[in-house]
Amino acid sequence: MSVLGFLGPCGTHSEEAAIYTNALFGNKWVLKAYRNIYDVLVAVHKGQIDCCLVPVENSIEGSVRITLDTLAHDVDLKVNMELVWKVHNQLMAKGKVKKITKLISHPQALAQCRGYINKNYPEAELIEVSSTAHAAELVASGMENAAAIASRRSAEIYKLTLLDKDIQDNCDNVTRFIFLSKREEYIGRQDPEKVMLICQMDGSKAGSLCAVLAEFAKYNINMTHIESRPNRRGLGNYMFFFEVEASPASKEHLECAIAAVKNKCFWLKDMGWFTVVKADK
Ligand SMILES: O=C(O)C(=O)C[C@]1(C(=O)O)C=C[C@@H](O)C=C1
Repeated sequence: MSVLGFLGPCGTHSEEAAIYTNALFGNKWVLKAYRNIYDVLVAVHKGQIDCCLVPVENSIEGSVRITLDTLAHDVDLKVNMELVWKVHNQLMAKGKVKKITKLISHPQALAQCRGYINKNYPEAELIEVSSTAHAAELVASGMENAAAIASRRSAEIYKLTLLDKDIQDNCDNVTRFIFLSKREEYIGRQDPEKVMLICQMDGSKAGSLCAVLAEFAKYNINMTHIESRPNRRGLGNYMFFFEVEASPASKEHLECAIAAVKNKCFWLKDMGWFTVVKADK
């Protein structure tokens, strides 16, 4: 059976999203947990597993930088699908805790609950760990005066008591996950809906970014996301991540736009055409 990797351990939001995705496709994958997102992506790149589902952006906290950086620098993979996933964060502890002085979670989840934490636990020490489920695991192992911010599933798995529910600062807290493999294909729907591109233009030339954006405008291609990250070659050197809308009707225009953008860049990585699935849960 093929293997789908995700950020573990059991109980992460990533695992829940992976279980949902697997069910969408008739449970055709065996799920495999990894301790960090870099390792998941590299395992697919090296052919140790077939595919993976990793978070790429949250509606409150923004980009998942380790995903973007690893895609740009360390692996050669294609996006096959995007999953839009509602994230519910719960506060949990081992039995009854007299005073909570430590809040432990993944940095994304802590940031998604910043307002709640400032209001209710302004003095608490915030401890960042590799995933929300790992936080639950640590609290379950007996960390004193500590509560974890994690999923309801984590509370069940690690036998923790729910202290407060849905503590994220916005009830519409969603994370975009991307499904990646080595294959250039889109899955789950008839037609692709987006394309992701990573590129670097000449930052020393006035108007380089504008010239690239002008190509999308010229071919009437709508951009849904733009992001810059350091390209690790020195201060002030950036690469750009673009996501643009795609459809069968715009295929020719989009191909022309991508070719034109490539011409204006030092390098361009086409991450593939993919579908978008909104989880109905
Ligand atoms: O720690 C988890 O539970 C994860 O699955 C990771 C992660 C992330 O990296 O953004 C996934 C979804 C949520 O936004 C919070 C955390």
